[in-house]
Amino acid sequence: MCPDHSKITTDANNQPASKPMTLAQLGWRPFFGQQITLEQWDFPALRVVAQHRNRLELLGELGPVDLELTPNMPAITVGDWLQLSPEGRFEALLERQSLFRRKAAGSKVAEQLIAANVDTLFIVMSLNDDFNLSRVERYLSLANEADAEPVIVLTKADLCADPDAMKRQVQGLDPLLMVETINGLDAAQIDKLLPWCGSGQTVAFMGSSGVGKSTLVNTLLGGAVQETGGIREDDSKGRHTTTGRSLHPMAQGGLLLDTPGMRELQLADCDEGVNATFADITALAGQCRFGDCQHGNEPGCAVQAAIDSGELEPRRLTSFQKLMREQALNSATLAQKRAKDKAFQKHINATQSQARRFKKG
Ligand SMILES: Nc1nc2c(ncn2[C@@H]2O[C@H](COP(=O)(O)OP(=O)(O)OP(=O)(O)O)[C@@H](O)[C@H]2O)c(=O)[nH]1
Ligand SMILES: [Zn+2]
Repeated sequence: MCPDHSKITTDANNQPASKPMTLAQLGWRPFFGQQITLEQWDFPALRVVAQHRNRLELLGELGPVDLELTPNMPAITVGDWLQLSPEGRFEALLERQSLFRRKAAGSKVAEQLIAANVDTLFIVMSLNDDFNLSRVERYLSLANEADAEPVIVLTKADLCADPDAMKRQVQGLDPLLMVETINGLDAAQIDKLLPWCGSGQTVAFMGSSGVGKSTLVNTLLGGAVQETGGIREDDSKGRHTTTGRSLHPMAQGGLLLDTPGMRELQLADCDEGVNATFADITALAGQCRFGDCQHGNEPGCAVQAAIDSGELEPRRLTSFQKLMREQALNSATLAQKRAKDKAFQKHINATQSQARRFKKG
């Protein structure tokens, strides 16, 4: 769902942000400041701009800092805000404003963090074969679950006879939803996305393969190279190194989060996100006669009544029920898989320690 690095073919800025930036430019908000304790008042705050296996790249007002990962640290992901002691030791992880994670019901330990403190999720869908309202609803559920603001970006407007009609269909899902149509091949049209890409804002992309995410990302980052030229460092082979989980500066001043994990993000343990996406149905369900109404043939079903009166599209109920089933099924499958992996690891550990004991005689 996120751009594939191999597809970033232009001379885009593939380096994580590394130039000193003010906290505001890095995305600092009063929400983070309010969490700082009196004892840690003076400790610098830094943002995680890249994540590697054993270390994190942080960026603060004084520039980049490398931090070794140690077992006593909590789970940290790209986009997080940390506080370090004056000696440079890890002190605190600040509560996140938004968080994308791969979840499985009942296995909090094993959950995988994908990205934190993303302000805007660009949900990209093309105006040709990929166009599908239920798919928009699936991505909206992920954005709502993560607490990121969704913006729907309908690409390939140049290949569509009536982009405005398609836009109206998406807008019909929610009158407050941000929806833009764009021809990604025309770099000037990137202007439509710039209101969300300014200084201090963090954005990420999601969408099916081939819809034009890399094209948009390249335009947003390509500009940054011209604007801020010289902030990249080439590796020994003259290539620009990429990390795979990092925040990149955009020409407009904002940060673009690039992580392959967003691509595989499935609906799992996401009932809050699905409910938020279908707030109309959730509100109606509250008026059904039975608390556990499945909105089928039950008497006194307010959802069916809304469908009968034309107030609610039947497609929307079908999509809601499908996504609810999907998220429950996925989280159960993930939980099962993790239990299996854990049992397998236990078996390996037992075998290894047995082998060691045997060697020792
Ligand atoms: N006509 C037209 N073609 C576009 C537009 N946006 C992207 N394309 C083309 O669509 C193809 C796929 O675009 P990408 O940007 O690679 O799509 P992607 O979403 O990054 O795909 P993955 O990397 O597989 O996830 C490329 O050939 C682009 O040139 C658009 O707005 N109009
Ligand atoms: Zn009902």
